[in-house]
Amino acid sequence: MSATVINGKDLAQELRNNMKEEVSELKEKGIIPHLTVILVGDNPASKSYVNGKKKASEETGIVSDIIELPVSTTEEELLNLIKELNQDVSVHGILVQLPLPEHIKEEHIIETIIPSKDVDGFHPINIGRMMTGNDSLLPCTPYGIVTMLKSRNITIQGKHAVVIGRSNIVGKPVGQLLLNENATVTYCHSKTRNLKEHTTRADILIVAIGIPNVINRDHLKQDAVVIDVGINRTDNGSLTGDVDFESAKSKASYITPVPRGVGPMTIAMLLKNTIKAAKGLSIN
Ligand SMILES: Nc1nc(=O)c2c([nH]1)NC[C@@H]1CN(c3ccc(C(=O)N[C@@H](CCC(=O)O)C(=O)O)cc3)C=[N+]21
Repeated sequence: MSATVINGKDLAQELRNNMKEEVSELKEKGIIPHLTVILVGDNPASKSYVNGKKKASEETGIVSDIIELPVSTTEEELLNLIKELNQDVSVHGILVQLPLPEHIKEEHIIETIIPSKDVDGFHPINIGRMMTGNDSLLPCTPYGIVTMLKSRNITIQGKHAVVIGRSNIVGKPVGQLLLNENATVTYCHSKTRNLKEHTTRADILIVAIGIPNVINRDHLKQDAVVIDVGINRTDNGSLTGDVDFESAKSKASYITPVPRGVGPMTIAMLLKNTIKAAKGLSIN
């Protein structure tokens, strides 16, 4: 038996088609969902991600603009721009592309974005609301992962979910969201001993390490669900995940590919958050 592949690209397309209708309904009420993306410096990978976000936004009718700033931009200048956008009622979502240049402290930036426009879901207020199970803007990659599982009616409640990786943007919040869905959650990370002892007990394995192809069938329980969050650029310029896809596919029940897996879902959830933020402002 070979695993069913969950194609995030197709699912993201389906979600965008549904969002198109939602956006046109909002437009009839005079609300034009608007996302502003800020890109500091000229990292080519960041540029290509930001362009992907703009293209996906426009497909759904969301207005999207990219503010490109030189690498020499000071933290104060960036904070002032964010404060202006916080006040601008025509802007519903603000996203500052990460990573930022060394001289700008990411937490200062994230904490300055008003939580109601924090469409990345990175602000401590949104993280806190997520932890307490209250309504919030959810971090896009974890939100996309849970949406992928639900799209295939994969039961989360009572399952053992093992998360490898503990970053603030993926590992930690995806474990929290799975806990909110009543999974039993184990976190593994670079200091974890005997990784395989943990991973082979996973019904759902979330891999967010950032090392190409380190997880294979030997790490898996038979029929595990494997979600690969890794985006690694190989020497020949192609993308590969953290999971050895062919090996894991021969033992898993469901698996996500890279590319066309979690990445496109992250962007779809960003659009969902932007629509949610636009709706929120309409009642203020
Ligand atoms: N404030 C902020 N928010 C982010 O959400 C954010 C960020 N900074 N910095 C960088 C990471 C990375 N990220 C990706 C999103 C989509 C794909 C994606 O759609 N990938 C396609 C392939 C794209 C390609 O070929 O390059 C795929 O996996 O199929 C990848 C990566 C969002 N990030």
